[in-house]
Amino acid sequence: MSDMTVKDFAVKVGRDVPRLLEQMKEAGLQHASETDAVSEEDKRTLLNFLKKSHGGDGDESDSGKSRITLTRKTRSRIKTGERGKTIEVQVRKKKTYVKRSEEEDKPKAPEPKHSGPRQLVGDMAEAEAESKARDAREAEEKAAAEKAKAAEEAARKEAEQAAQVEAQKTPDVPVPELQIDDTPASEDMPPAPPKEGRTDRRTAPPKKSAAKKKGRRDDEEDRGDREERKRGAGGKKAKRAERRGGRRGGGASGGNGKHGFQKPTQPIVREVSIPESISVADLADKMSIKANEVIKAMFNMGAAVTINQTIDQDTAAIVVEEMGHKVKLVKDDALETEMLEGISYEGDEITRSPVVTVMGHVDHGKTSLLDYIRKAKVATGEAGGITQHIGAYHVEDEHGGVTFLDTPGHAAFTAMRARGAQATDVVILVVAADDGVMPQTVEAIEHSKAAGVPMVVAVNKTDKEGADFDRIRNELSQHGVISEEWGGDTQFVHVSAKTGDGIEELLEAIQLVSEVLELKAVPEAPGKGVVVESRLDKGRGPVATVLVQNGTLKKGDIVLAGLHYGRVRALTNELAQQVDEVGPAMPVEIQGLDGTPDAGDDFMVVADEKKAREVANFRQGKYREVRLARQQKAKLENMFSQMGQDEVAKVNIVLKADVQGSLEAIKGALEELSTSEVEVAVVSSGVGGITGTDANLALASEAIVVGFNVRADAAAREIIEREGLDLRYYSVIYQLIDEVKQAMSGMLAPEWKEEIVGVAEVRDVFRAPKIGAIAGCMVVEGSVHRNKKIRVLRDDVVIYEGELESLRRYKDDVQEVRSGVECGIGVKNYNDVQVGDKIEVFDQVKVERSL
Ligand SMILES: Nc1nc2c(ncn2[C@@H]2O[C@H](COP(=O)(O)OP(=O)(O)OP(=O)(O)O)[C@@H](O)[C@H]2O)c(=O)[nH]1
Repeated sequence: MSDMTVKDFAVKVGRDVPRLLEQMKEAGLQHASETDAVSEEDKRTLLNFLKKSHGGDGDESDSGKSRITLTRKTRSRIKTGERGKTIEVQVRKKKTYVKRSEEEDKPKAPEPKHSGPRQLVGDMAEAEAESKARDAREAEEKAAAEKAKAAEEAARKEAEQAAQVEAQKTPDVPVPELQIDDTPASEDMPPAPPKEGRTDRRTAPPKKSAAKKKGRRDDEEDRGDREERKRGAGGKKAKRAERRGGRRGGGASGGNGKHGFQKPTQPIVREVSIPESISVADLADKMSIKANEVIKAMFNMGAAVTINQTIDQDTAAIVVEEMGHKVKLVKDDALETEMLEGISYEGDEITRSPVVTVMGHVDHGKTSLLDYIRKAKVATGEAGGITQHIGAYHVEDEHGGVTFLDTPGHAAFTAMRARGAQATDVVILVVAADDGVMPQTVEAIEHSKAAGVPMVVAVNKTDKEGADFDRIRNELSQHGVISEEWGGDTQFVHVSAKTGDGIEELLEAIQLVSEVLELKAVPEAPGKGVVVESRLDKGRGPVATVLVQNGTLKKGDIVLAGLHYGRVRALTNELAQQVDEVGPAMPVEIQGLDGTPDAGDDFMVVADEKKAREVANFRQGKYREVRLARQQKAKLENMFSQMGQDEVAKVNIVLKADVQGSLEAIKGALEELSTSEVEVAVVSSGVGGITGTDANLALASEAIVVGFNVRADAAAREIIEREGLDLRYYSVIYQLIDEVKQAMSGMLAPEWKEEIVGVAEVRDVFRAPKIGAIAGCMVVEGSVHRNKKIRVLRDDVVIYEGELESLRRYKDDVQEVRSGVECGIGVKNYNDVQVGDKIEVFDQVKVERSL
């Protein structure tokens, strides 16, 4: 067919003849001279040989080079969340190009479906494949040019074909890691081999697509269904993986790029409810942050706090706002009110025993009377039983039961009442028949009257000679205690704590009074009452004697008592017996509280221990403010503002004077001030200094303490200061009466309140002959002003009050020096300034009264 000789062929392919002959020889051809004819068959043999010897496909059966595989790896880093966690993502893309000719050579090979590969690869990948294909083509062209023209032609042909079929890429090799997904989210997924169940159309072998194209629709529909089911399963698996926070991706379900958690992109703003006081730990808890963060924030705001520290509502609100949350202020006692309202005391009422306190003058026989009754009524029934002193005891006889508070005297009574407790139903006023009415008898009368508690008079020591009962009746009537025989409403009983005479009658008289009082209780209700006393026992911890006033207190109950709470571990009665429950008007000792409540604190059984703790904490934080607020009411200045709130405003006064004469005069003058709107009541008066008992009475009856030429003793001062009572000293009766009068008419002179604007500490003293002493100071608080009044304090006691003469910074006169700055201060007429003194600068602010 061909007339071509070796020479012609050499010219055509651009080779010299000897080299060509050599290669032909190597290819197994017989040609030996340049004139030998070269057939088409010979050319093909040579070409195959050359291809083989250059790594090409010498044989159709060797399919190694019949396809081009392109692999591309891309790495990227994704940052997640605020914490900057980085995930490295590697995407491997792989494409295989197959020669069309090879495909065509396959007798019934299905024509690759155009859309199949398109589904497999994204457009970007295709573009890249094109460029790769071009590279390959060029490489092959170069190789062919070097070797043989024929090879070059063939290679070009191949490359062209490859370029033509670039859209017909048929990756018949399953693509393992490759999941080229057009959706950017897929790149979030770390490389992972897709599970069969996750295979979707993108990863499905193309043969299936091809088969579909070939019309094997029935089969394919079945298969499609199966695949669909698989996809479903894969989706579910993926969802499960997502829920688990799994890191495995792939498949359609992986395309959403979600991890197992969702980091909030914006800070969560919470509504934080803040009670009047809250601990740092609880506040952090409410904001769902660590306590440390609250402490840090507060430190930055200039307040160093600890985790257990209780902060007030205003501070907490600032902290909450600072941390980007919303503030919801909760009323102080919302929690307490809610808790207390949740307790029901409804049920069948029974008549309960009265609770009695014994009062009287020293040595009139209070203790003897209590002891006699206890021994006679309590211990006798218990052969060999050990009675223990628990601050209260209960007796039962044919007249009914009586509970005695075993702390005689009005001091204890008032101290308890000062805490807001009204534990006593009846007072026994003991008056020794041989001694008559004495100052403390009068005080006891005042105290029980102030408490509004009915009295039974026990005229004691009747066994003694020389008793004058009429004298006692007469003296008592002068204090408003009038016996029934004289037309009054107070029972007088003649008793002897020594012989026991009249004790039965006394108990009977108590029952009579209590019948009038109609004392009721609901035994089924949860227990509540008052703390009589408490102490810290070495072995048993905090022990409190409580008086159950209503309901029943049971072992195991959760109890809130004053500022403390706890679960009742044991109940012990006055006979040292362990009991399981205690009913109304019964005293009992309880164990299990977390601290010792005060006498007079209320106690109640609550349902929820956590709430009990919260309320106890709240009460602890709130204790002082509540107390002060309560006492504000008793201030003389506030009297007028309270008028009109009640129908008749009442001014209570505890009056102490130096002599009886002034006392009577002042008392009379004060009581005469009463009008239809305001009642002035001297709840207690006496000669002598102001004692702790006076202060307690004033606290209990919200009274003003007035000292006329007398001063308060240490105990009284402590209570007055602690409780914020209003204490006033006078030395002129007119002035005293006038002030009360003005207060009543709302005309009390405007109050001048002092405001300390700055404090400077004397660090050095300079003396100049003309000027006098100059104090070299450091302003440690606020600022010092040239024109304001000052006080000099030495050891916190005021030693001088006056004005500044000069205020200097170096040599300059200045009007004001601020905190942290040094200055020189000259004080008028005051040369005795010493290092360590404090110069307090104050302003007087007028507090106007509004009518
Ligand atoms: N003769 C006689 N003596 C009595 C009677 N009651 C008490 N006494 C005596 O009076 C003294 C004082 O009695 P107390 O019971 O201690 O009196 P008190 O009121 O409790 O005294 P203080 O605790 O100091 O306030 C004691 O010596 C008793 O023995 C009584 O009815 N008759």
